[in-house]
Amino acid sequence: MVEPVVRPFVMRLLVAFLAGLIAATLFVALMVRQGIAPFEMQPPPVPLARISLGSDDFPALKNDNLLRAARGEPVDRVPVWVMRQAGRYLPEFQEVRAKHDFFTVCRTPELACEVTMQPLRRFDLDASIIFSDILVIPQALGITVEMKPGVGPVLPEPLVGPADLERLNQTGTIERLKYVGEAITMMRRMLEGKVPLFGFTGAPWTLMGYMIEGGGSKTMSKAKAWLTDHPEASQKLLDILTDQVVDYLVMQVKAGAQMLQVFESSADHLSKEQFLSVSLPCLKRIRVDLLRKLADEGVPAVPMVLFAKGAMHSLAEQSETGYEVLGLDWTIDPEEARKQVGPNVTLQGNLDPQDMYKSPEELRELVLTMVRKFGKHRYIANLGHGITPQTPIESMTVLVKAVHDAL
Ligand SMILES: Cc1c2[nH]c(c1CCC(=O)O)Cc1[nH]c(c(CCC(=O)O)c1C)Cc1[nH]c(c(CCC(=O)O)c1C)Cc1[nH]c(c(C)c1CCC(=O)O)C2
Repeated sequence: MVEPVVRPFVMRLLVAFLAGLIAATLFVALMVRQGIAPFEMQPPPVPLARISLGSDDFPALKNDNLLRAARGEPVDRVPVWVMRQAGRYLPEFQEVRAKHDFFTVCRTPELACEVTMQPLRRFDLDASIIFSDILVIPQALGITVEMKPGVGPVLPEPLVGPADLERLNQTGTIERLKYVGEAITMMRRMLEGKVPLFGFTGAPWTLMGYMIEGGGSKTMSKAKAWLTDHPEASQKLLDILTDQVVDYLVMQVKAGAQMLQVFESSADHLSKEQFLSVSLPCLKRIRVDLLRKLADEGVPAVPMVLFAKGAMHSLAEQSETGYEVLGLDWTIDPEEARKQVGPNVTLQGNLDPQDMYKSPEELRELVLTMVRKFGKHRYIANLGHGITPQTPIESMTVLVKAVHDAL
């Protein structure tokens, strides 16, 4: 029991406390209404790994024809996108490039998102692809890569012999590529669910080629010499690159990539036998290890495209790798490709980029014929390789409309 003398004092203390509490509550409420945070009200920053775990964190997808085509589900219309759809054929891209170096654009999420968005403002495309380059992986491994105007990528200190593998800095690579994840996450918000967003990577053999040749090469003679002269070092390099590619793709999916494309753009330099023994095992492992790692982390998998340019000789083998979609170059007829892969894979492609220089009428006819040959089921329209810099912009409009009109 409280003594009668101290009772008024306790009462006064209680009243004062309650009054203070009410005043503080009113003060905080007033500040919140004014938009002023009276104390740190922001939730702690969400680690990148958690950002996209629930796709509900991002705006809902309005056009999912690309994803449905990849999964073999019915589509409203044949989805179409174009490899290198953000690029030099667009004056607004040239404008950004006039002010910023190529890798600065890649490394600055605002700039990467701006150029990713550019083709979507002009054309009724069914997909976007994050602006970056396949050579960011060699760069993150410590190999200098420069983008020389009119020349293309230059690696001034290529790998010369097996001892140079020591130069590869394999720790912290994905941390150094975090800017790609940041661009992907920013882009998912910017897209507002308009179309799905592709992430991508170069495949190990293609990356190995650039790292040994020191840039693009007509013959790949040095990289091919490695395969015969240094078989063990070649395999070690391919293994290192495969591991990095897997972790890089895991990071991209976590950041919000809804589909992935693996570019084996230099498969055309390999014989069929070499493609099957050098390239394909890496491509298979990328798929298997990626799915396992995503499952381990409770992250839903996304559909994947395998684009092995110049490896149309091995479509049957490619169709057994588990990739939902196979990208075709223009050297194969759509009906022939379908015959070789069977009904359970989606095909993507395959207009000759050179056809984009034809008259609008001729181009439209070519596209209509192509799309009708592929059919509406399990098909994604695209070129058979990247769009070239001099392509008339109008050809893109004609291409996209013809795809959507065809069926
Ligand atoms: C082999 C390859 C590279 N990069 C890429 C590949 C695989 C695809 C293919 O086979 O075409 C992939 C790539 N490169 C680029 C993208 C952007 C996304 C897109 O819109 O498709 C993608 C998907 C931007 C780029 N990458 C590059 C440019 C143009 C360079 C510039 O802006 O100065 C763009 C828009 C430079 C690049 N980067 C590379 C080369 C050979 C070149 C020079 C050739 C060229 O200029 O087109 C390496």
